[in-house]
Amino acid sequence: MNLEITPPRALRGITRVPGDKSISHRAAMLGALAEGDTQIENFLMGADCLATVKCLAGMGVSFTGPDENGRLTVHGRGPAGLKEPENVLDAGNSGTTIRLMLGILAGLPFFTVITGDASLRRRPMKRVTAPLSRMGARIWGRQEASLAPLAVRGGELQGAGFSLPVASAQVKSALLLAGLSARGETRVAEPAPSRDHTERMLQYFGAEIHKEGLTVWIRGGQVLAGRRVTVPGDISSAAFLMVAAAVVPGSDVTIREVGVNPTRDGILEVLRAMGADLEIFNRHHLGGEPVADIRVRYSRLKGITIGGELIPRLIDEIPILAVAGALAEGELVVRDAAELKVKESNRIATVVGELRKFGVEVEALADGLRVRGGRPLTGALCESHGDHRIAMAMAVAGLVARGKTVIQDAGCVDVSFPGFAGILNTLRVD
Ligand SMILES: O=C(O)C1=C[C@@H](OP(=O)(O)O)[C@@H](O)[C@H](O)C1
Ligand SMILES: C=C(OP(=O)(O)O)C(=O)O
Repeated sequence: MNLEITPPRALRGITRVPGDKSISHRAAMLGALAEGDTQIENFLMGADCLATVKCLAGMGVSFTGPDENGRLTVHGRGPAGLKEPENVLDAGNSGTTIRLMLGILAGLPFFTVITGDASLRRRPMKRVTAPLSRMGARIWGRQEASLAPLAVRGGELQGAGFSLPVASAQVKSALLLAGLSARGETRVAEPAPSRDHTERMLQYFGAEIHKEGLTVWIRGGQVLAGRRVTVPGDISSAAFLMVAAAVVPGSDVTIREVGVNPTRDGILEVLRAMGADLEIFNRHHLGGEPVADIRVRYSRLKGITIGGELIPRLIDEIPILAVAGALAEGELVVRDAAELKVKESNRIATVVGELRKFGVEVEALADGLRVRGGRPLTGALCESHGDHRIAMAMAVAGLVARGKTVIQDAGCVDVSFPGFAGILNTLRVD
């Protein structure tokens, strides 16, 4: 599927974005491990979260839905309700699915094989398989369990302490989920704060979980109780609309009920620092997570330098931030973001390659990129590289490029933001 974009006169209106991907995955997984029903509202009907549901269903978990409104009920029967799957589990394109599922599978007394698409089969898994093996799981895969397909023989785990070399919520979450079924305590220390949705949701489902500074720990054997969860709008999806409104002259867009968890809101901080006209209001909580409405109006942006602890708080927003940088005065420099190389595509290489097609001056750095802004963009023929965030970032660049932009192989947008093109169309003023 190709996505064709021409520049509008402006973007205006009030909208919502689909449910948060990270929170949707966790709601389905914790719902499956809990006793009793978990009713989820606004579950993300994106391919990644549907892959999580399918993996759980493959282990005998029963669901009602999801219906077209994103209502999904998980009929949890505790960890013992999960059975050995008869077939290979398929995590599709989703790093979150495979890594968090590995944490669950490590503590379950049966044999499973889990795999994913060509992109996922290239992504590093040693970061979860090594610590899970240390807790007692047996895991096999190519290059010493570095690459999927992975075979897991789970069972009795022993809690352990880990100091993570990279700030990764997927690794932290896999270890906490394994820790939930392990003997004793499991401790995870991170080098910088990564998203804390797992910790919040474990607590919301009744588990005791402790946190001090950058260390979080959990005692094994705790029982989760099914709950009602309303998933906030995904700030990572909202980011595309926020940048679009900030760079298309005359725009004024409001996005309702977006998750603004402080471990995810780096994009707001950076857009503000770049001079964006942002208003954040109507703050409240949904199922243990903070949400707010976000209004963005067009303004002139300027480039800045970002790095350090901010990076994990906006890691998935770097492709769209690079687009904002291309339209800002001066230079946008991103450092400390080598993790971008192991996402759905090598996002340093794909952002640089695709932005150059618009005539943008951009350079890859070992751990980030440098974008020189201020030059007019020319419409381009882009490739998604099978990466949803690249497809959407380049679509936003197309909104301000002279002429027509085509994003080839844009079906991957459905991984995280089904309805993206439709929402852009409803906001267009021509
Ligand atoms: O835990 C999660 O839901 C996620 C964590 C991040 O990955 P890492 O843990 O690899 O940094 C992020 O890039 C991904 O989109 C979702
Ligand atoms: C990196 C991402 O997701 P995942 O790791 O779950 O594939 C993303 O959504 O940008």
